[in-house]
Amino acid sequence: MTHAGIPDSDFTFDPASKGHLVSQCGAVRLDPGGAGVAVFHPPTLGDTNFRPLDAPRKGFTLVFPLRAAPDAPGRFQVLLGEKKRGLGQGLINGFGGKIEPGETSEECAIRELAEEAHLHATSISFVGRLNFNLPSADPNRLLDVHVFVAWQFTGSPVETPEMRPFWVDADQVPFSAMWPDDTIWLPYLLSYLAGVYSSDQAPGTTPQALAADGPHLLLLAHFDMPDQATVAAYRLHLAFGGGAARGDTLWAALSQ
Ligand SMILES: Nc1[nH]c(=O)nc2c1ncn2[C@H]1C[C@H](O)[C@@H](COP(=O)(O)OP(=O)(O)OP(=O)(O)O)O1
Repeated sequence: MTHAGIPDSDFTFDPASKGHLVSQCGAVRLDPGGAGVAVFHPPTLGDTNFRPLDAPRKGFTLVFPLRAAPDAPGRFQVLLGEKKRGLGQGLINGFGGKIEPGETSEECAIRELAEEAHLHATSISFVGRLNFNLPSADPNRLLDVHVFVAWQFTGSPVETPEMRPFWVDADQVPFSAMWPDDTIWLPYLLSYLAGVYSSDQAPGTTPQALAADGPHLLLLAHFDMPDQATVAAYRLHLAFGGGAARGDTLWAALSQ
């Protein structure tokens, strides 16, 4: 999968592989000329300026509804939205928001999708966790974003005061209009999902490859963002996990 400014990835999805797939670090910045995304050569891990893992975190969710492409068997589409207010206003993104006290991240993802697009998810899968050091959003805490995909839902997307939703083919995702970190991690998720869709996805079913407790792709990443257009440094890990593996043990082990 190729995207503006991003070198061809040799990432392939191999359901038989277990454990650690990819670790990389680097930096990325939105091109102020609007021509897309510029990728810097990676600093070494030692150059990065990450906050310690035990820094206080504020929990958020981010969920991407998926559907089989109506006119292209074996391909899929993603529901994205233009954020109309708040953090990330004007950017294209998935749906989500702050995890409320007493709420699990799944419950939050389902609630936010309903609030922001009037879509009621009945099957979602946890696919990763992204930490952002984004002082412009919160100077004292890391944003700890739990990422999901939604396979089944009722209703049709509706524009709300928060989001203007639209379906897009998975290979037409508008990265240059999204958060700069999306260019780094989202192509891996889309590549993985493309493998899932072409192998065992029947319309309206949850792929075996993302069954609740089965091993599936997990994205774990830290992003250092001095402003909302710049990733000064990042670390990204792809692993196979699922079930209990989504917890802090795997997170801590992979984040060293
Ligand atoms: N760097 C980043 N890259 C990304 O892809 N998504 C990000 C991001 N930083 C934040 N997000 C997502 C997480 C979450 O879905 C959304 C921010 O949530 P909001 O602030 O809109 O939360 P709420 O909907 O709870 O807010 P309000 O209802 O306005 O109080 O942006």
